[in-house]
Amino acid sequence: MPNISQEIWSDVLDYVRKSISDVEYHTWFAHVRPLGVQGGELVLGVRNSFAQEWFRDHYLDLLENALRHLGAQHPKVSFQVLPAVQDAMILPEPREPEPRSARAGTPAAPAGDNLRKNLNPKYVFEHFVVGPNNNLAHAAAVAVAESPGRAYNPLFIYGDVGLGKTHLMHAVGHYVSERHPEMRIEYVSTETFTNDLINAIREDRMTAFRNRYRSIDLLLVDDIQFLAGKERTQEEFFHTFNALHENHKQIILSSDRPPRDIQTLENRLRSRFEWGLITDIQSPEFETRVAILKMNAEFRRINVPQDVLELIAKQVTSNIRELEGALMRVIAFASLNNVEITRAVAAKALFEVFTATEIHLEMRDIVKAVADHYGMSVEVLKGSSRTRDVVVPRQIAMYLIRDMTTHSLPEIGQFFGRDHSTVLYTTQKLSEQIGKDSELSAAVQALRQRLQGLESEV
Ligand SMILES: Nc1ncnc2c1ncn2[C@@H]1O[C@H](COP(=O)(O)OP(=O)(O)OP(=O)(O)O)[C@@H](O)[C@H]1O
Repeated sequence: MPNISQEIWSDVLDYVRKSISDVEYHTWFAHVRPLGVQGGELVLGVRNSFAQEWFRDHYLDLLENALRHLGAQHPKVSFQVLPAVQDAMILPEPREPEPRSARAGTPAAPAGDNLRKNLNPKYVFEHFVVGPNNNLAHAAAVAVAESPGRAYNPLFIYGDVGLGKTHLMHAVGHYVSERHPEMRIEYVSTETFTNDLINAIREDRMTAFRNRYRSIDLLLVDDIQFLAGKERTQEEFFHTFNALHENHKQIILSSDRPPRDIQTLENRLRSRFEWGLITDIQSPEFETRVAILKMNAEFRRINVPQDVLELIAKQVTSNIRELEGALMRVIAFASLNNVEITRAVAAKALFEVFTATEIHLEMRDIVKAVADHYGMSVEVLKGSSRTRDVVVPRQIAMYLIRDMTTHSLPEIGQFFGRDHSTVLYTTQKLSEQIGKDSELSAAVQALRQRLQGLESEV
């Protein structure tokens, strides 16, 4: 489990890396260990007293600037000499940027090597929050995990950036690996598959390549849309796919779009991708975003008040990776400034990041967009009609306002001339329905995208 000083340190390292040469970075920074944040001061462990002096003389300003960048108002850094044994054996390695590290560009493992180490330990079903946006994909992943090769094969999961596709794939990997330790599980990005193939061709190792990929029991391939335009890789993947499928080995693919929208993909591959089950993940709605933040805070054993979680969930609406980044920023900000995590502190921590993209949507923008979408006037939508044709768009408008603006329930209620508890009930109900009704879900998604377009024009 990452602790906050490790996460702060990882961000500091990103900053430092951009400011000094690679050689300097590896000479000095690779061996530093974050020991904690005490009273707002970041305590770093260095290897010996010479390094301690060197850091004080040469890198203090740089480190303080890095902390300032993270929001520390009066950045403080101190250095402690690590006991030799601690340095070598106990303290964790600095965190690699997550989660991409286990993905693109993963070096090819030797043939026969089980790549299970490629699964991110955090990406398990227990850490996956199920909401109306992802419940079908989640259910399909669980079904596949319970009977690999027999439920849906392949399982094809698609959705926008940072919405949990990789997380679900890894979760299946962990689940299967626990129950069937004998099974060979491989997670690869399409880029890795392509690189492996190129290397195998170049080094005349095609037989080993084929043996390796065709002896897998559960193959997880991320970002399959990158097969587009790569004829040789498509050809090889086609044969790998057939070999595995014929032997009832499970294949899970992820993509940012459904197979029919992947351009220049051979038809025979496209049709195979459609053999099993195609399922999508949408952007999470407000309640799910809050639940994800809550789980993340608990994962870090940090108590973050509910109203702070809600504030963050209002700021970041589409990408879960960014949502988690915003939470981390708030926690880092509070600990570096040695203050409690409150709404005001969170707003300050996020101010710089979000002023540029802050949600400028007004309630009337949203109502207008929904009314236009359903071909009715704003007056009718906001009025008192109880016919279904009007009630559903009205519910969607309330739901999107709650989701995409920072207005409170009473404010929304007042805008519609209704009680705040009606707004609460309506939006919760709609959120549940979205999970069950794909037509409704598509309408809400289309409106959300249109409104996000509006937002960036402001
Ligand atoms: N439902 C969820 N519950 C908890 N955490 C989630 C959920 N969905 C996504 N996450 C987290 O969001 C982050 C991004 O998820 P992930 O990398 O799986 O996205 P992705 O869809 O594969 O993105 P990309 O398109 O960039 O490959 C991860 O840290 C993941 O744990």
